[in-house]
Amino acid sequence: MKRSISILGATGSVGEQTLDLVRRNAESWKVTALTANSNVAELARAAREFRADIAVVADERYLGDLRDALAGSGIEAAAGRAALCEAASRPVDITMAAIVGCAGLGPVMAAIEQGGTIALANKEALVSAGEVMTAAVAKHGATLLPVDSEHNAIFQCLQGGEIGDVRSITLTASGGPLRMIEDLSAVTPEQAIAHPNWDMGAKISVDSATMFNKGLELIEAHHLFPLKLDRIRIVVHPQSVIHSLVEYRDGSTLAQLGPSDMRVPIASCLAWPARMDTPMEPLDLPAIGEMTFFAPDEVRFPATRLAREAAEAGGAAPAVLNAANEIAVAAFLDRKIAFSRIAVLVENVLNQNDLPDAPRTLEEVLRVDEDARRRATRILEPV
Ligand SMILES: NC(=O)C1=CN([C@@H]2O[C@H](COP(=O)(O)OP(=O)(O)OC[C@H]3O[C@@H](n4cnc5c(N)ncnc54)[C@H](OP(=O)(O)O)[C@@H]3O)[C@@H](O)[C@H]2O)C=CC1
Ligand SMILES: CC(=O)[C@@H](O)[C@H](O)COP(=O)(O)O
Ligand SMILES: [Mn+2]
Repeated sequence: MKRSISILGATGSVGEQTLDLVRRNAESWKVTALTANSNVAELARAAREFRADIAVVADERYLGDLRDALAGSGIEAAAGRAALCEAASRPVDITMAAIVGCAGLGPVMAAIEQGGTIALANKEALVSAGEVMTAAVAKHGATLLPVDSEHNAIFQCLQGGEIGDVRSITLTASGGPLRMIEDLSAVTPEQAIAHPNWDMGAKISVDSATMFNKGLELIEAHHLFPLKLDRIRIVVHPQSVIHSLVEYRDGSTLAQLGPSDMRVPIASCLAWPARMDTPMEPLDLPAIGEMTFFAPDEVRFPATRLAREAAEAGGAAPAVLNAANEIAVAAFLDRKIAFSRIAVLVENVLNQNDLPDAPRTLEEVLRVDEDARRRATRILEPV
């Protein structure tokens, strides 16, 4: 029998790699909803190819274009945040949550509320909503499968083990494209998005360069795996062959290895708890030759320190960190601020002494997110 899937963020890097796997096993899948922000051409093309029930653009200005692009196909066209959440709430066997940023939070929560399986790539949603999201998962009997390569690696290494037997988990970090660059103030967007190992969207690529990606992943891991923060470590591993490690109390450390290709963790989620074929070549260890490991440099790249502090503070701090980072990354990509100002801006917002209280509902998380965006924008564009 076919399994049904909705892909939120279908036109992005994770979304397209998910569709690639669906295409290779087309007879096994029924596509329900596909969504994008504004990329109508790619969304309509995919919706027609996969005979989706509905295609949604978040940006309402593109509804007319989407209707035109889908004319005669019988595929429903819709636009706006409410439509995105309505599409995400349609019951499916699995939802791929691959929107970038906190913009994906509402749709992810809508998918959780239908109680199915959510393959979560959208780490910003979990970082911002934290306990609000994990409580909703428990309440609605949903299953959250980690797509992020490190968390997927840890999830795989935990299969058959007991979390109570885990001494620590270690997230590997490539260190990004700027690890060896001396003057971080002069870095261009082109340099920052040129990730050495992974082909990803612009926002996460900048996050890898600042190490905010690893900071967000630290908070993500804290919510996905019930371990104290001091049991979650980060090690720089420039080859990105080992995707993360779990150390058990008997001294055994399990690691998951694989090519730097997101289709591996995506396939692991799509087939879970079984396995499926992917077009990956076997790992060629002699060709890889060497694997190296370094401690993170938190003086040059303060993001992991800031994330750890925000996670320790709890409350609104992780959502504030995420929102300020989203504003800073967008400003950097727009060439409005220097690369080295990203972390400074995030720290400035986090250090404001009148931050909102801990959010307890989705609406409160969204208010904290908006408030932090305003604070960050005010620092960038003082009136
Ligand atoms: N790329 C990767 O390898 C990995 C990504 N992740 C995480 O997965 C998520 C997606 O990353 P990635 O695929 O690289 O991102 P991309 O930028 O490539 O794609 C983002 C997707 O989200 C859509 N989108 C953007 N803004 C909005 C919005 N405001 N409302 C609704 N939809 C929106 C885009 O639509 P449109 O095309 O119309 O703009 C696109 O479909 C991120 O959270 C990232 O951190 C995690 C691990 C690895
Ligand atoms: C593929 C993936 O999961 C990314 O999050 C990747 O890990 C980014 O690489 P960094 O280790 O450089 O942040
Ligand atoms: Mn990752």
